Parts: sequence; C-alpha cells; structure tokens
Amino acid sequence: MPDQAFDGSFEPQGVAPEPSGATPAVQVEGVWKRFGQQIAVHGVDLVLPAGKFIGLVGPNGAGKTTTLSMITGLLRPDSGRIRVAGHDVWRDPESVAQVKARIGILPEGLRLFERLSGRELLAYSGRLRGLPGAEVDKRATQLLDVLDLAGSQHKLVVDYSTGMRKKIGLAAALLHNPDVLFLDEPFEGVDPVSAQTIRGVLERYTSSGATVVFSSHVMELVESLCDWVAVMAGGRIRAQGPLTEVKGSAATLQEAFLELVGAHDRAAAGDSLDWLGGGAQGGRS
Ligand SMILES: Nc1ncnc2c1ncn2[C@@H]1O[C@H](COP(=O)(O)OP(=O)(O)OP(=O)(O)O)[C@@H](O)[C@H]1O
Repeated sequence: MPDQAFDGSFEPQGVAPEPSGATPAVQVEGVWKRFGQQIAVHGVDLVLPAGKFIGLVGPNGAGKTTTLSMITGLLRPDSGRIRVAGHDVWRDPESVAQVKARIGILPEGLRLFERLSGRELLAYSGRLRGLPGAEVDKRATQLLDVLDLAGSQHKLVVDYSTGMRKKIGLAAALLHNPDVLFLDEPFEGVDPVSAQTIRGVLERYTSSGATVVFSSHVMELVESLCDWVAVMAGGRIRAQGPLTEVKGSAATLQEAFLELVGAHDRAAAGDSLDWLGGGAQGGRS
C-alpha cells in the first residue's frame, strides 16, 4: 500500500468511505490498561468513523495518551480488542506491523533524529516505509513546500523551533499517505500562522476520506476543527459522537466538557486559597 503514486492529494487506501462503507477507522472494545496500582484505562469502548476529523478530549491524566498508544500499536492493552481500518491491532506481531503501515503518528513529545536535516529526516522516514526513492523525493518536496519548510529543509532538526518540529513530524507522519493519522496535541507550542498551515493540510487530508484523530485540551480548537468528538475522564469514555450531539444544549464544547467531566465543582476550589493575591490578609509583606 505505501508504494502508490502520490499526486499531491491524499487518497486513503483500504478504508471504505463513510457513510456507504461501514468499516470504522478505529474500533476499541472493552480495553483495559493498568500501571501497577493505577488503572489508566477502564474498559473503554470507542467507535471512530472513517473520514472524520475526530477530537479526543479530556483533563490531564484522563487516559488519552495511553489509549492512543494502545490503538497505534505502541502499548499492549491488558485486555480488550482494538481494530484499525478493520485490522486487529494486537492479534499477532504481523497484524501490528500491518496496522502500523496504514497509520501515521505524531506523538506527544516527539523525538526526532536531531542530527538529520528536515529533508534527510523525510528521506529516511520514506525509505523506512518502503517507498521508492524518487517517490519519497517528490512527496517530501511537496510536503516541505505546503508546510512552509522548504527554506529550512537543509537545516538540522536540532535547530528547528517547536512549531517547525511539529510540522516536520507531521510531514513524516503523512509521507506514506496513511489511512488514519493520530496526533497527540499537534498544536501545542505552534504559532497561529503555523497552526493555520497545519489545519489546512489536515482539512485537505480528511476531505479526501482519510481520518484524523487528535487529542487536545483546547476546546475551542476541537470545536472549530472536529466533526466528531470523544470525551474521556478518569480512564473512561464519558461521551462520543458527532460534535453537535456531544455538545447537546450547551453553548460551547467547553461548557459541555466541564459538565461531562464534573469539573464545575472544582472551579470554586480556588476559593480556599485565601492567602493568595495582594488583597489577602496576612499576605505579602
Ligand atoms: N508508563 C506509565 N507508568 C505509570 N503510570 C502511567 C504511565 N503512563 C500513564 N500513566 C498514568 O495513567 C494515567 C493516564 O495517563 P495518560 O498519559 O494516558 O493521560 P492523558 O489523558 O494523556 O493526560 P495528559 O492530558 O496530562 O497528557 C495517569 O494517571 C498517568 O499517571
């Protein structure tokens, strides 16, 4: 699948387009993950349809990264079943490899090969994916151009800014034209101009029928980008579905989110910090 010609547009392979084809991009059934005494993921069931821009949201420690790691073949679940584009991720080592060939990942705290230039990194990623050299060159040139990295392509990645690192990581994740792209906090530390560029690339990618799944804490961003949302808290899925359904009657996704994760009560917690601030008695001297 990775060797198909790339014409600058993104045509997903292997996933039946929604709504006619019924194969979801991701199916998670009864998945658990424990780290020692800590249960990070409590029997999660999740169905993410193909061709959508999907946001996985939740407070710190909700289990988002753990869930994405299990879906993308990086972390083995204790129990349960995960399918990506209809392929069982954890059935055997071969199935993990098959799934990895169909997905792209931009993980949180991405570790890149720092001593390569941006272009070398893409060349290396393409060859690892089994793409022919000429095809890698062509795709890399297009991606560097679209992501506004052409001028920095020969600079070492170690000298890239945070936003440039996110963009070169995204280019590497897209190079083999995956069916499903997983992004952990893709806009963190990215300036508004770069964010707009990334957004444009992702919108183009999903408009051709591919799926983006990304985790974020930034509700405004999720609300403006996503047409499908899953809300996670305490290792459980609290809601999932089309954005409008998850929002319900709430004015914003932020409001619906606070309601779903039961955070309204915590909003008043700052009241106990009566020593904090200039007006407090016995405060600063
Ligand atoms: N390798 C690990 N060892 C021990 N505990 C872990 C490990 N990875 C995650 N956890 C725990 O599992 C829970 C879920 O963590 P996870 O990183 O999946 O949450 P998250 O929703 O991605 O959080 P954040 O938004 O803060 O990145 C947390 O309580 C965390 O401390």
